[in-house]
Amino acid sequence: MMPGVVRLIDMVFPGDTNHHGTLFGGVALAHMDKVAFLAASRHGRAPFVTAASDRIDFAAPALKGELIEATGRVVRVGTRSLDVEVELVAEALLSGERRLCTRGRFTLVAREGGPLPALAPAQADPEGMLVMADMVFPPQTNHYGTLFGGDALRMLGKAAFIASTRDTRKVMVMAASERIDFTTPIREGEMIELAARVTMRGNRSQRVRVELWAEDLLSAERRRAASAEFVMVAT
Ligand SMILES: CC(=O)SCCNC(=O)CCNC(=O)[C@H](O)C(C)(C)COP(=O)(O)OP(=O)(O)OC[C@H]1O[C@@H](n2cnc3c(N)ncnc32)[C@H](O)[C@@H]1OP(=O)(O)O
Repeated sequence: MMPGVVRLIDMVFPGDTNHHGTLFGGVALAHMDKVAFLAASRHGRAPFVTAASDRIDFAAPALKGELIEATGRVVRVGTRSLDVEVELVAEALLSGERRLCTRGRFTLVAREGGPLPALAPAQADPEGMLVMADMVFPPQTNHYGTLFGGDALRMLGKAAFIASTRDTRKVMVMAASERIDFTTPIREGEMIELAARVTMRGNRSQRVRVELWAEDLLSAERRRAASAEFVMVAT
């Protein structure tokens, strides 16, 4: 993934919609703020807080059952503050049609630490791989303060579903979950990266391998936390 650029991908499930069946604006803003925080932290490796956001126009809705992709890109670096440009795009899963729903610019400030590093050049994502970022908030943790296994499974399954549906543009359902290994716990406040790749294409079925990576946002230490393989079938 490009330095300073983070991509958060999620499905618009009913729990995130309003009574119109479209993504609730507050959820969209939360995704945008989260991706801005992750992009800032990856760039500055400092404890950031959101200081401000510019005007945000909601140009188009994201519908229930669509995928949303929030991309955060660091566009200005000051001494302790930086700006992240965030775009939120909706994608219809079967047609692949994409539409820009909203964009915004967020200013984040490092609460401590020296001058922030200068803007870095961009690099492309790995070919044929779906990479989705997220982070661990307190409601997803267990009593040890680490990511609850059930939430990890939900994320792994969602990544497999999105990778497979994007690959086929068909209605895919999960037919089986093969062996899943959890190798290290993921602590509250850590960044998560899900990397999904279609490894086998059958007639109507596919196998999708998903890796779950954890990253300490201050030290940049990364470790593979889980890996899984799913069988997805076109209905
Ligand atoms: C309701 C909520 O709380 S939402 C939750 C998320 N956000 C938060 O909790 C943040 C609450 N706000 C704060 O804690 C403070 O206002 C802070 C940390 C953002 C800034 O406070 P200070 O540390 O005193 O900032 P200070 O005036 O020294 O400025 C430091 C840098 O931030 C920038 N900055 C501070 N506030 C803002 C702002 N509102 N908009 C744009 N830039 C800002 C300054 O321009 C300066 O930039 P530079 O170092 O690149 O030149």
